[in-house]
Amino acid sequence: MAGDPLPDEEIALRLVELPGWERDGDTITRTFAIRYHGGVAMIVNVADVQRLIGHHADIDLRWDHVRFRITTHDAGHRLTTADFDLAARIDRIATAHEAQPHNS
Ligand SMILES: C[C@H](O)[C@H](O)[C@H]1CNC2=NC(N)=NC(=O)C2=N1
Repeated sequence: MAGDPLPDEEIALRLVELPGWERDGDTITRTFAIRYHGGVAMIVNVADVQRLIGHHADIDLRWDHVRFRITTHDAGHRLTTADFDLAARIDRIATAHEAQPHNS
């Protein structure tokens, strides 16, 4: 169930609350430094949460980092509150897996 697209000012305010997340067009992205197998474990955890909340990130796993990209397809690929909610959940999972900030 998608909400309405957020206005630019609201997106900017929400990003202040989520250090490390960046806006890229109508998506938000964050990259974490984590070795490959740890990244797999983290992604499984993220996938379980995503199934519960019905919202899914695009995930790009590399040997030493993992990048998440989020937008709301059901809102015409625009940013909604669901994207920022998922981003905050991913941050908590990243902390639990000791994933580190990554200079992307
Ligand atoms: C029916 C189902 O809940 C929808 O297709 C959900 C699934 N996951 C989703 N994930 C994201 N990122 N955007 C969506 O619009 C979306 N829609």
